[in-house]
Amino acid sequence: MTLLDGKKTSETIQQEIAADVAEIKANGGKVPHLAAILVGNDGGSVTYVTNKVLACERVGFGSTLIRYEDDVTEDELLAKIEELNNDDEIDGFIVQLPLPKHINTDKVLEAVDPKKDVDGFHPTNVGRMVAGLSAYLPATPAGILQLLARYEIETKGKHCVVVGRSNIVGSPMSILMSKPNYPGNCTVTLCHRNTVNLAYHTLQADIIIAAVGIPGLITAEMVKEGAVVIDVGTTRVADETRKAGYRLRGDVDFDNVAPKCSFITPVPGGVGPLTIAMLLKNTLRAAKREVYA
Ligand SMILES: NC(=O)C1=CN([C@@H]2O[C@H](COP(=O)(O)OP(=O)(O)OC[C@H]3O[C@@H](n4cnc5c(N)ncnc54)[C@H](OP(=O)(O)O)[C@@H]3O)[C@@H](O)[C@H]2O)C=CC1
Ligand SMILES: Nc1nc(=O)c2c([nH]1)NC[C@@H]1CN(c3ccc(C(=O)N[C@@H](CCC(=O)O)C(=O)O)cc3)C=[N+]21
Repeated sequence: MTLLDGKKTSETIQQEIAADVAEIKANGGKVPHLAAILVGNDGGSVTYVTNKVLACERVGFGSTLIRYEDDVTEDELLAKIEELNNDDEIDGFIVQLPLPKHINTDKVLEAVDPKKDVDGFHPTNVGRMVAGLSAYLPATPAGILQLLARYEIETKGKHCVVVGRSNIVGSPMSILMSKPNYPGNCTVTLCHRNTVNLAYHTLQADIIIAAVGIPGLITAEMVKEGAVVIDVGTTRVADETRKAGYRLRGDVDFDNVAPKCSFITPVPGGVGPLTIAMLLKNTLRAAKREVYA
């Protein structure tokens, strides 16, 4: 069993990005600048956005964090997005999800200029991805592709079972794994809440990608010997023995599943750090005008 070290892979990618930024600076080019909009004070969201901003500083990007209280109006948010769309200093920006219920998330995501949509959530980027055109790929699926590629995991002709169909992880992941290039070229099954007999499907899988948010959902009995298991889940569960008062749990029962795997990601230190690295990569591509050349 090989542990897929997302933290180390993320650091490698960030070093590559930092080297690129140093070269841009030496040549007097545009230094990439990421902005993030955060609404409310949810612990997880604050942590992730803070990590993103810190990562920007590490690689030499400019960064701007824009915070609103929970009661921000949709119009205020849309006005800020319009401002960022027109600000030449900002190469890319994200609106951290989830948003409060009184805000129409689809409307907000559609207001982002696709050229600055480094999360890859705008319908234009989603459509371009599906059509196989140059696009910003959503960071979590893109990070998983990087992990598979950098560990040289064979994917061609394999059966990949994705569990979860969200717009930000499961759905794009299933599409990318079905594309005829590496990593990908898989036969893909997409499972979700209404899948009858999840274990029947996961047992067929050479590669399982779990993105649900139910700790321990994938147990050892559901995994074929030698499978590759990618755990996207990061649920905070109470743990008084920790200073923070909680710990992160993945969707996979790691201790019992790991011995059966050829490769497996840990939580934390697996997919999460890659998500941040790929957001930076998208921002670099935005500054270089690579996607919509
Ligand atoms: N590490 C990282 O970088 C990231 C981690 N995450 C984590 O990944 C997890 C998933 O995130 P996200 O996709 O945004 O979550 P969502 O809640 O948007 O989606 C979860 C999906 O799982 C499906 N589902 C729910 N229950 C079951 C079940 N019993 N069996 C099979 N499928 C089920 C849902 O079905 P339905 O469509 O019917 O609701 C839905 O499609 C979370 O723990 C999140 O914190 C997310 C993004 C990035
Ligand atoms: N617009 C938007 N874009 C996102 O990319 C986005 C989002 N909204 N909403 C929520 C999810 C979740 N997400 C994570 C990012 C990093 C870690 C991460 O770095 N996790 C670390 C641990 C961090 C910790 O200690 O909590 C790890 O797994 O090792 C996890 C999850 C991005 N998301």
